[in-house]
Amino acid sequence: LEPVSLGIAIGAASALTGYLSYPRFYCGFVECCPRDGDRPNATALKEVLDTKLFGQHLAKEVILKAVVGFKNNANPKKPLALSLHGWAGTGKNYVSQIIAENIHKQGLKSKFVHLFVSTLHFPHDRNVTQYKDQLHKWIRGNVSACASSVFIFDEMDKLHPGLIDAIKPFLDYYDQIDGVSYRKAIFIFLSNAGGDLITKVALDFWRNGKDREQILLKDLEQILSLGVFNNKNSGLWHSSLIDKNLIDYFVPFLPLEYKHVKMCIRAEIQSRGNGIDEEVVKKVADEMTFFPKGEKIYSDKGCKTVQAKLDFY
Ligand SMILES: Nc1ncnc2c1ncn2[C@@H]1O[C@H](COP(=O)(O)OP(=O)(O)OP(=O)(O)O)[C@@H](O)[C@H]1O
Repeated sequence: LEPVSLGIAIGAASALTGYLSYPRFYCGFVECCPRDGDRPNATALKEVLDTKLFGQHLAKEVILKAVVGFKNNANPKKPLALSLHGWAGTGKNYVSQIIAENIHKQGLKSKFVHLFVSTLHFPHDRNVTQYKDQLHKWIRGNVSACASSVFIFDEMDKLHPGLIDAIKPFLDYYDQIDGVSYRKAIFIFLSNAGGDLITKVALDFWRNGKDREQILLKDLEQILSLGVFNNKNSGLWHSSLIDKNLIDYFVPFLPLEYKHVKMCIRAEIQSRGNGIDEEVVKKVADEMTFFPKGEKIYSDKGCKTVQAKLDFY
């Protein structure tokens, strides 16, 4: 090669390598862990919660404050630990998905988002020691690969207390554990524990003729943490997560009313690309069952069976 062509070839090759190693280009093809300084899109999170999450004014408020505050903090002292509580089908998994998507575009499909379901991943009490070991390695390995990993634990009330305690060190105020810092990770715990307490408060408001939007976080937060702590069946009972104040936010999910179920049905119809037929919306909503026996205000499965019921129409 003559010197000029050689120069051009080297120049082109190094430009290409430079381009390929340029994160924005490279991360267009391969999922990358968010870099330090990457800000969460608070407006987008608010918008999604405002438009897609129905009947959960408290959860909306807490989640927004917690997630945006945490991600804006360049140097958090501990990972963010959220405990989501409420009746079945009220949106706990749904919100976890929304949070995950706000942090990692691919949401639950992201390699940096990990979902554990107690009865699926840790079914046998006799294997607790083995599960503990696996969980430690799994969390450590994933946080080493991406500091802002998201871990979601569903059915927390069914998780063996030994495993809850195993997660504890990761949530604590340690700078590093064996050279790994967990302070930018997010842990989300989901459970039905406390659902009855939340319902009781909501019902009291309803019976006193007050709007559910008038329920304040302080009406529920303490009832919830104490109630869950003192309930032997809650799984979190006496768990050092609560004991040591390692949960940053208790997030209450209110039971859903008839009008919220209708909103879920409309959203589902729209997501299927169909036009809304109010007749169908009413038919599907009427198929749901409501409690308590007398007043029949709250859907006992929340919005959970809406999708399946809609398939009939
Ligand atoms: N508050 C809500 N607003 C909008 N959609 C909702 C809401 N609650 C539930 N849904 C819809 O119902 C589906 C089931 O809800 P989800 O899985 O989040 O319930 P959950 O609270 O996690 O229940 P469980 O405790 O039984 O696991 C969601 O995927 C979503 O489509």
